[in-house]
Amino acid sequence: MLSFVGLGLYDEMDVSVKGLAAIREADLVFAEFYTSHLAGATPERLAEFYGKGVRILSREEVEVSPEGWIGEAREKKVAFLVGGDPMISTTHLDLRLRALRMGIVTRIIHSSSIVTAVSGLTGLQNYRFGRSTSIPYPYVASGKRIVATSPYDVVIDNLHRELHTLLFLDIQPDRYMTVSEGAALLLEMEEMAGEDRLKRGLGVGVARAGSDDAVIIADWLPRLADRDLGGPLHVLIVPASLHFMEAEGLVTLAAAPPEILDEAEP
Ligand SMILES: C[S@@+](CC[C@H](N)C(=O)[O-])C[C@H]1O[C@@H](n2cnc3c(N)ncnc32)[C@H](O)[C@@H]1O
Repeated sequence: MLSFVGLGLYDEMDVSVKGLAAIREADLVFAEFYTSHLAGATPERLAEFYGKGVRILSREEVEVSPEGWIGEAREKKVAFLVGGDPMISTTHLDLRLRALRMGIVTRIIHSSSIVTAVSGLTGLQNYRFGRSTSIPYPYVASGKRIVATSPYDVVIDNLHRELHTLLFLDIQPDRYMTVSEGAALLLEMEEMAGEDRLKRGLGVGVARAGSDDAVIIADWLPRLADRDLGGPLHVLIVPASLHFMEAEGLVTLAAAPPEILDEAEP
């Protein structure tokens, strides 16, 4: 049996009771922390709380050669731990399908996800979100700094449809992207496209969702690029036109500039 267990949003206490039982009864416990990770817990604290050793898998072991550890689930109870909900904004469906092809029984134990948490924390309605996307760190190729511009295209496409955009921010082994860096990169992409829509638009940053010191800030994107929301993880939202209650939510919950109330839709 292979159980995909969601760990929730912030620390070891966020796993569900069902998820904890699955971890405790597992013969082998694996985890990946490259799609998301629990910023409020160390691997040691997780292992201590679960009462189990946890082997952290590399991206390659998950995406390129997972047959070995998945194969253990033929004879043993294997738990695979993932931050947030295990199937949301990950490619772990691939693992589940591989396991099923190998004749292994699978189950998913869901958990809270950043995808739903942002609606609760910001007041932005979940049914008004369009396609989400990720902002990667720029990289250098042939001595040139390369900035991927596809996140900007997704935002603009959603704005044309009057839909909000959720932008996941890059996580790398030695750094995580902040709301400020994400906002600055979006503005840089816009400048490369010769446009100026986002320069005049609102952004909403969420830091450490699920923790007691979560920070939610809404501001004009150029100003958001200068804001410090503290420690990880961070996520960014570019809202479309706002319903009046959403605008009121952002002013009250995220200290948005009050003038957004003037343009909100009744
Ligand atoms: C690729 S998504 C994976 C989502 C995860 N499976 C889930 O259901 O929550 C991970 C991204 O979501 C954002 N994120 C995840 N947890 C967060 C948290 N607690 N607070 C703020 N942002 C978070 C970060 O931008 C991170 O890079």
